[in-house]
Amino acid sequence: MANSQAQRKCPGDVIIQVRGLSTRFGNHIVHEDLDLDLYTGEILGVVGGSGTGKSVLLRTIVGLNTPSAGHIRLFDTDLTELPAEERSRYEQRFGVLFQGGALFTSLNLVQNISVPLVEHTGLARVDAEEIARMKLALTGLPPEAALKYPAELSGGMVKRAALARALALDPEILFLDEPTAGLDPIGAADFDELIVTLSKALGLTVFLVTHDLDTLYSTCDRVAVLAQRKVLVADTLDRVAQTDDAWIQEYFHGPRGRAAIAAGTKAT
Ligand SMILES: Nc1ncnc2c1ncn2[C@@H]1O[C@H](COP(=O)(O)OP(=O)(O)OP(=O)(O)O)[C@@H](O)[C@H]1O
Repeated sequence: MANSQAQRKCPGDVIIQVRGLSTRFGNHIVHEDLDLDLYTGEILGVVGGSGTGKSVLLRTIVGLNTPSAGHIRLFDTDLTELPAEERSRYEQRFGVLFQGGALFTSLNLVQNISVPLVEHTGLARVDAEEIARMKLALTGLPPEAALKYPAELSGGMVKRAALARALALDPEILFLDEPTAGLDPIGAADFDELIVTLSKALGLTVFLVTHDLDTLYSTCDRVAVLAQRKVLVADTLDRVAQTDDAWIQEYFHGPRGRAAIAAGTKAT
């Protein structure tokens, strides 16, 4: 796959604005005075050492975790200030792919993907299932996967099904938490390509938590590095990789970083 950085468009307006965010669990402070912007149409990769609070940041932005201080604006609106019903309407404008997929184990794929459609749109089940089948096709799953249960699928198929569910309501923003974790390198590369293709085709903005350097080089327009409870830097890969910070230098210029850069360079 071609290195996407040079090909992708310039960032648009700010679609998510995080300001002065603090998150704590008891005495454990995860984020302190953290700022971050996500621009319309971009794929932002969020990286950082283990436990730096990448997943907590994602969960806080989507409203699953309450911050102890700060503001988060999505679509220019502070969702925490909205009444539940209005908030739910905004929440339908983003989709989330959680680590592990978080599919309902007792439902087959088409039923899994129909859940948000029936819940939020009031569609009849038969119509919701028709749309669900289209979403499965969009993520590259064959028609016969529709009636399979999560336990019958490979890791890559589970990720695709979870992506199909995240796309069920035609979101504007897609949140992905370690989408390639647990996939073999070929499966991971295919999934990266799918994310880029769908983001372009559907005009999605993507917030992507990852450890995977290959994913960063093949999908992301910008990268935000979490360290010391903040976003240390958020910029293009080239600029981030030049940042004078011990973790960043080791991450981008250690053996795995060099291999990912070489792979990205070869692909362009
Ligand atoms: N619900 C919770 N209650 C208490 N502590 C939590 C909770 N969720 C996360 N934490 C803690 O917050 C810190 C950040 O967790 P988080 O999962 O965001 O890290 P991460 O950067 O995504 O790590 P990794 O790369 O290993 O997945 C960790 O120390 C974690 O134990």
